[in-house]
Amino acid sequence: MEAKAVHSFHLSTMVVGDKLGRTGPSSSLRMSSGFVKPKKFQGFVSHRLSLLQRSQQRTVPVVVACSSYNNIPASILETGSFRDPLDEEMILKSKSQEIEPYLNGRCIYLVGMMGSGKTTVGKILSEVLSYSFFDSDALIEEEVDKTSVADIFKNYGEAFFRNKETEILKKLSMMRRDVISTGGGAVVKPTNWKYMHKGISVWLDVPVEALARRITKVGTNSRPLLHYEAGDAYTKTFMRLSSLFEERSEAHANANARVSLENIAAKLDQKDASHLSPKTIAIEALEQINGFLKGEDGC
Ligand SMILES: Nc1ncnc2c1ncn2[C@@H]1O[C@H](COP(=O)(O)OP(=O)(O)O)[C@@H](O)[C@H]1O
Ligand SMILES: O=C(O)C1=C[C@@H](OP(=O)(O)O)[C@@H](O)[C@H](O)C1
Repeated sequence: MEAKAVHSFHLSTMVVGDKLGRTGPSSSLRMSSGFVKPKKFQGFVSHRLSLLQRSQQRTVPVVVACSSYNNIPASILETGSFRDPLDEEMILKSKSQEIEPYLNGRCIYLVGMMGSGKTTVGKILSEVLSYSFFDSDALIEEEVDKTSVADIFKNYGEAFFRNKETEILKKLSMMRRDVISTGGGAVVKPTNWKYMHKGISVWLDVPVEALARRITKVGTNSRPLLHYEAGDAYTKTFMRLSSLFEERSEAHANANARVSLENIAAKLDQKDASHLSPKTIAIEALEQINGFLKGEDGC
C-alpha cells in the first residue's frame, strides 16, 4: 500500500494512507464536507450502512451488454496502443461507463502481492467508476489507535493484524460502490474470501522482479514481512517476495478476474511488463471485470 494523494469523493468517506516515510500515526479517515468526522471506523460503517439501506431501494437490473468499446476510435483498438494519455483517459471513461450499470453497485476488491499497485490502480478505478476508495491497511491502522502496520506487527504480532484484517473485510462486505485495496496477505484466509466474494475481486498479477524493483525503490519500512532476509536490498526483497508469491499462488486464483502485467505487455507488443502505466493496468482491470460480468450473464 502506498497512498500519497488526497482525493475527496462525492459519497461519504475516503481513506488516506501513506505507509512509506510515515513516522507516527499513519492514516486518517476523511469525511466530505457536511459530515461529522467519526472517531472510529465503526462510525463511518454505520453512516455508510444507512446510505446503503437507502440506495437498496433503487436496484439496477444485471444485464451485461456483449458489445464493447462503443466510443473508441478503431485505430486505437487495432493497435492496442494506450500510450497517449488522452487515449488512456478516453478508454478508461468508455470502459467504466460500459460496466458501471452491470456492476450493480458491487464493490471491487483488489488483491495481489505487496507493491502490485492495488492502491495506485484502485484509486484510478474508484475515480472513473465514481466509487469511493478504501485501503484496508489504513482502516486497520485507524482502528488500532492510528498505529502503523509495522508497529502493529511489532507490538501485537501478525495474528492480531490478520484478525483485524478479517474484521475490516467483514465490515466492508456490507458496503456498496467502493474500490478496496486489500493487504497482500488477505488472500490466504478462506474467511476473507467469503467477504470479498460479496463483490468482485481482481488479482493484480505482477512479476516478482517488478515488485522487488518497486519496493526496493521506496523501501520496506511499511512492509514488516520484508524485514527478515539478509543481503542487499533488492536481493532480499526479491527472495522474500518469491517465497510469499509461491505460498499464495493458489489463493490468488480465487479472484474473479486476473490482470496479468505480462499478458498486457504481450498484447501491447512491449518487452518489459514493468513499464506499463497504472492507467494502462486500470484499463485492463476494467476489461477483465467486463469479461467476468459477461460470464455471469452467459455472454
Ligand atoms: N504501474 C506501475 N509502474 C511503476 N510503479 C508503480 C506502478 N504501480 C504502482 N507503482 C509503485 O509501486 C509502489 C507500490 O504501489 P502500491 O499501489 O502502493 O501497491 P500495493 O497497494 O499493492 O502495495 C508505489 O511506489 C507505486 O508508486
Ligand atoms: O503481504 C502481506 O502479508 C502484507 C501486505 C501489506 O499490504 P500491501 O500489500 O498493501 O503492501 C500489509 O497488509 C502487511 O504488511 C502484510
